[in-house]
Amino acid sequence: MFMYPKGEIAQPIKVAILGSTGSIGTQTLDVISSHPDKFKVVALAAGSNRKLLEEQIERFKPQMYCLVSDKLPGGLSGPEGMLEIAASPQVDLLVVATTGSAGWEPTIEGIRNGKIIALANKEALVMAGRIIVSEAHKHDAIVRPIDSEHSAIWQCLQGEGLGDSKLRRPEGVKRIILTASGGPFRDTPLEEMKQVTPSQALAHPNWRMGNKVTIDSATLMNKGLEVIEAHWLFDMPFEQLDVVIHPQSIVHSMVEFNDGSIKAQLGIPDMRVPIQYALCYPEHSYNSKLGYLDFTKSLELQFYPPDMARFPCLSLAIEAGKKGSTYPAVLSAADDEAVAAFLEGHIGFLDISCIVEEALAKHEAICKDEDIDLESIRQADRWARLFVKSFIKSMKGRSRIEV
Ligand SMILES: NC(=O)C1=CN([C@@H]2O[C@H](COP(=O)(O)OP(=O)(O)OC[C@H]3O[C@@H](n4cnc5c(N)ncnc54)[C@H](OP(=O)(O)O)[C@@H]3O)[C@@H](O)[C@H]2O)C=CC1
Ligand SMILES: CC(=O)[C@@H](O)[C@H](O)COP(=O)(O)O
Ligand SMILES: [Mn+2]
Repeated sequence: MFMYPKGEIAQPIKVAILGSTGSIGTQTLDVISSHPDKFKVVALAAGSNRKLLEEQIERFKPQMYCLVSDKLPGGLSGPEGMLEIAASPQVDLLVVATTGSAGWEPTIEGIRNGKIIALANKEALVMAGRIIVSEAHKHDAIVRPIDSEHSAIWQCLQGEGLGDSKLRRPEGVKRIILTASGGPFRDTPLEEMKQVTPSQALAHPNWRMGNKVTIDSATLMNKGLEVIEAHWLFDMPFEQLDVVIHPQSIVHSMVEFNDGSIKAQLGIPDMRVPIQYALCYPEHSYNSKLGYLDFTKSLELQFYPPDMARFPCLSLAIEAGKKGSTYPAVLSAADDEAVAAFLEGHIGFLDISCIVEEALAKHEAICKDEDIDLESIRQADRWARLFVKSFIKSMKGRSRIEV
């Protein structure tokens, strides 16, 4: 039995995975395979990778499955299919591992239907943080972070009477410090950053992840999105959220308390650790596939401040987060489109931040921050995508950056 605020959940816990064919989705299935008595896969959903989804269905035999862009015999399709899974009484725990803007509506649906949410999709909290928090409070829901930094913070809050995943502000915390690897261009001069290619930007020094989050790591937009994610998960004012470059990705984040004491969570960079913790909480379960840090060799850990001039996406994101309303949704959607255009070779690497900045500057908030609703977010997402597409067309293949 697993303890749960509304009672106990019988094992095996019934798990649904949205985004099962991606980096987080496949690693979640790997973790579940290591704990066959604890978990049963009851639903899987993917975007367009039919072949891999069919293999997963064959292996895990879920009762429900959804291919969003198409339809498999006996399966669900479209974004509505994911909402049906999120609301299904068959599901105890919903892993949201879709990328981009596909995750926030199923997250809200899962919260409203009493699921434990294991959240990898950071864009959900960026786009709809205020609604997610308010729905979570209304339904006494649990939202467990999978993102490595937020899992680290959550782990640091254990034993402090603060780590219950109820999206409330912890007492006694002075600062949360998110670590950032700095990505592949951590030490690259600005002049050279103008010319970098998608394959160079996809070569993350420490993590193997999906393309979107990898490019976001290279621009530091990922860390900006993570600051907004931490703001909502831990109800922390932006002024108490700091970012520090830590090239080794061994310290996954830190919490500084009022007395100056700092707790950090360390480990080798392997997403199966935070995924497993979100599934097995409060246990740190043994998994023979996971490795350990080797202290018999010298281990150097460095920390230094980020270079805001070379990585403007970090401050763009924090500013959008502070402005609230529909600005974070525009930030996220504009970045999604700009990253796709960069990967397709239509724009340069440094154009990504210029385009996001332009979209934020041209956007007019659709509503007051406190009045935000689902339709305003959908509208802001559509507006930002159209804006970026037409902006890129107007660039006519010329970079915004003078080379
Ligand atoms: N990878 C990592 O290590 C980490 C990822 N994250 C976050 O987790 C999320 C997932 O990242 P990652 O696994 O790397 O991404 P991937 O690109 O590897 O996988 C994305 C998954 O989402 C599915 N998908 C894409 N678009 C849609 C759509 N419109 N509707 C439904 N499903 C869709 C894909 O399906 P298909 O492939 O079939 O089209 C795939 O299953 C992101 O928000 C990311 O920021 C956070 C921390 C670490
Ligand atoms: C693994 C993970 O959580 C990613 O979001 C990671 O944070 C990317 O690394 P950096 O953004 O620190 O380069
Ligand atoms: Mn992260």
